[in-house]
Amino acid sequence: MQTYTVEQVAQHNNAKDCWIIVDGKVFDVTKFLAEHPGGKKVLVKMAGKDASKQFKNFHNDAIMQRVGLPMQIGVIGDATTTDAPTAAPAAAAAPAPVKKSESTPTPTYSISGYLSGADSKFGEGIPYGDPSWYQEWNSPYYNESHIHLRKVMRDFVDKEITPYCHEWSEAKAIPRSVLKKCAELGILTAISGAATNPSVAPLLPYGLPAGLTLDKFDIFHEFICVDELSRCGSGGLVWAVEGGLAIALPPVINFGSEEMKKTVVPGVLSGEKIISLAITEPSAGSDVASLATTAVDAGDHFVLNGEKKWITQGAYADYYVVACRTGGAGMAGISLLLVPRTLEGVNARAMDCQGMWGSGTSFITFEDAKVPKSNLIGKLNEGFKYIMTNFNHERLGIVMQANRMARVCIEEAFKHSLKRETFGVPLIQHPVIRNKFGHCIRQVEATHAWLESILFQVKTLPHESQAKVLGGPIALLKAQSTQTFEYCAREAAQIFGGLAYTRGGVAEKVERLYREVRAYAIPGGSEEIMIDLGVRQSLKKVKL
Ligand code: HEM
Repeated sequence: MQTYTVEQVAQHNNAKDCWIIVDGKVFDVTKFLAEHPGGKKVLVKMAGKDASKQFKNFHNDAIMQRVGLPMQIGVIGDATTTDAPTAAPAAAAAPAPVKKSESTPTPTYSISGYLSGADSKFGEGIPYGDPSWYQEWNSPYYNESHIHLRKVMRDFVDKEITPYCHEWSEAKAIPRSVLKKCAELGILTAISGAATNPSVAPLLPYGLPAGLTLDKFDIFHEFICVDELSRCGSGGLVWAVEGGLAIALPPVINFGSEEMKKTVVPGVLSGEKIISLAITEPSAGSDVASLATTAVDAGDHFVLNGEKKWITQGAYADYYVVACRTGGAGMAGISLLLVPRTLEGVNARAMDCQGMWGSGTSFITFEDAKVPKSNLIGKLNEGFKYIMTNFNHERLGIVMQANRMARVCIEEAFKHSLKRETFGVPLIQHPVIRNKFGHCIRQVEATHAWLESILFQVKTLPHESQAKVLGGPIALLKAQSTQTFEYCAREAAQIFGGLAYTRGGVAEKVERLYREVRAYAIPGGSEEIMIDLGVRQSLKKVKL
């Protein structure tokens, strides 16, 4: 890229010929002046000058990448390299697909005393903006493969996802190409439960991310994928990638017939098809056992009737995993059916929601839909058990997302509080602001530590005993994480002030996350139910 001196840039100092410098990069903004949402004058005032500080005051990194970099014409001084302009999402270069058979060799990383040396500092260095093991802390949970994975994930999300989240969210549509890129990188395999079930290994269209092999994969790799994806600060994006997949595919993988797996698994893990879990009804949410959708035995098929509400990705899914009543009242009469969207009598419409835009939240109706008997998942009337098995994994996913989103609130607000000045000093110099951060940080770090401890149990305890031992703590942790998220979203929004009251701009992520809190606090078991369940489960071990 062309190199300029500060003096050369200084000559382009008026509205007809306007260059500015931001972080050593030179931009010709002449044609952009009339379009600049912040106005022409502010830019002309900085014509020919270094506007790094002013730029950072009003914009986020995504604006630089999406709007700024295409106007870059050079760099200052002897700098010879810079970030190349990123093309629009549709044309952006896709990551090289992870072929199933050949895994990329994992680079060797120096780990002495777990994490040290060149890899011991990772991320932007904003205090508590990343988990402590990203920043010099020792940890017993991670090895070289995790370190490599977090870098692969961060590079991907920073380049292909975060800069476009605002645009996609406002359009309430996430391009299908995003899902395909995630599939090719191996993310869908990593977060769907498919990597830990050997029965579907021959059906996987792509390998795992970062050169991971199935035998080396553990729940902490899954955690890193979900955590790094969630750093984009858009629950809508995360759920458009995995909101259906991570909860609807496990019943198929774990209890479906071989034929069913062959039909469903390759399509959804390659991002070609979308699968969605349909449990909740207009009048049955956390109280799953009282659901009213019925599937009546009619010989070689079931006749399905009922309504499902708030179904993630349902608006555009190809398959639904539907919980329905095939037996008597209560939990013993529930089955799971795989229902193709194309079946006559199946209709879905998008719902208008507070947040999670683009994730296809839907209302679905089944009206005399004839579902072949071969679409029964597992055994008749065993559906409640399958749902419960799934719930712990689902809740852990929610915790991973909610806690990273709480962390994003800290990271974004912290960055802002270092720059924004009030009463002559940066915000962070005010004790009242530091107090807010302290309370956010202690909750996020505590949640993270408990999550890691539970994930270690998932990794090491016998599978059969996990539901009994971990169901209660996972329920409590879910409530802990969503209350933490709610707290941090509120405090970050307060720190940003008016900036977080309007959509877009420096507080873009915080404003959006503030509207997405309820989507975490309610589904997968509301906070009220989770807290009670956690205590009730613990009572089973006590003689009263
Ligand atoms: C490469 C250079 C620049 C680009 C690409 C750019 C782009 C943008 C964009 C896209 C927005 C809309 C943000 C949103 O609402 O989401 C914006 C707003 C704004 N920009 Fe810039 N800008 C640049 C340089 C500057 C500079 C140097 C200044 C100040 C000296 C400035 C001041 C502002 C202000 C005050 C706003 C309104 C912020 C608000 O709504 O709170 N911009 N800019």
